[in-house]
Amino acid sequence: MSDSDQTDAVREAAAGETHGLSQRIAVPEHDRSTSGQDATAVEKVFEIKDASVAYGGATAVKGISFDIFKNDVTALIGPSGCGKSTLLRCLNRMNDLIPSASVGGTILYHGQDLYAPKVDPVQVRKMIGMVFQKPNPFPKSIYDNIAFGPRVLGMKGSMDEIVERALRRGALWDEVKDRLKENAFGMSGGQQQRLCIARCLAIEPDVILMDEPCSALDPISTHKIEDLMLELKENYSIVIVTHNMQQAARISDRTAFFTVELDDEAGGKRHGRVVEYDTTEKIFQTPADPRTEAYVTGKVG
Ligand SMILES: Nc1ncnc2c1ncn2[C@@H]1O[C@H](COP(=O)(O)OP(=O)(O)OP(=O)(O)O)[C@@H](O)[C@H]1O
Repeated sequence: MSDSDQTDAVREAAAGETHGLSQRIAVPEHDRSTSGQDATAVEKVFEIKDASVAYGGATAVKGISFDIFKNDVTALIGPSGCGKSTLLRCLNRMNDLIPSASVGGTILYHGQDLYAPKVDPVQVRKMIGMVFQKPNPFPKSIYDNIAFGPRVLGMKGSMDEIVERALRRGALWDEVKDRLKENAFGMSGGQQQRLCIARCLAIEPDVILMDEPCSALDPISTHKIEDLMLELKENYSIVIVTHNMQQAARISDRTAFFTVELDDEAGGKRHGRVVEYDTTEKIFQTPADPRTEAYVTGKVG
């Protein structure tokens, strides 16, 4: 859809017009841990203040400011190229691994500047794990996939227990307990993704970042991962990038809606911005901004 078409659709959405095709996504009831509470009373995991990211001088996202709360599932939604993955990678300093990327603004993690010179990015990535779009197990046994991180980090305790605990938390133990020595590549895609989540859990992170974790999976595997996320949020904070708005509505407590803007001051260049950030119920039922309304009701994609 061209920019002018998008603008028309947004205007129509603002005027409350409908085309019959668009519809509001239901936000099912579940234990929305903190979103029913006053945000000032909930512990913040991240405070993102005027964050920006440029790749080789081209701004990808800018002016991003919102807080991410403990034990929430926070969804990042928006059209392709609006910078959701770019922002997600800022949260565990994965952008450090992209030589052309530079991060501006401030990101506090439990009140500490995540980008302060004394902060060790390797330690950051231990506390803030990441699961990617395509399952990426190591070419090793199921057992060794889980044991790899704890071994590298020299974690204390019985490795068998560490592996079992992680696989149980990853809702995979019953399916693989009799084949731990088999190569992980022999697992189904959904099992491989749960293995990657279990691998992330084995090193006892605080936060799990997920970049479209279900986009390569069938509906049954997707459902299992969504159930797992709802279980995991009791102990972890989760930030997920998803193109699947039903998924965001089903599992998240809060949602940030990103869009791509043309920046007149920057000579008409495009960059991503957060339009609106609120409880998932508010974003999907009564958003404040007509652009959010147009997106979540499917009037613009
Ligand atoms: N490694 C990179 N080098 C250069 N530019 C990049 C890089 N990664 C992302 N970009 C650019 O940054 C902008 C935001 O991309 P990003 O992948 O973060 O968006 P997204 O919202 O996650 O997109 P999608 O939903 O399609 O995955 C895009 O213009 C993209 O081309």
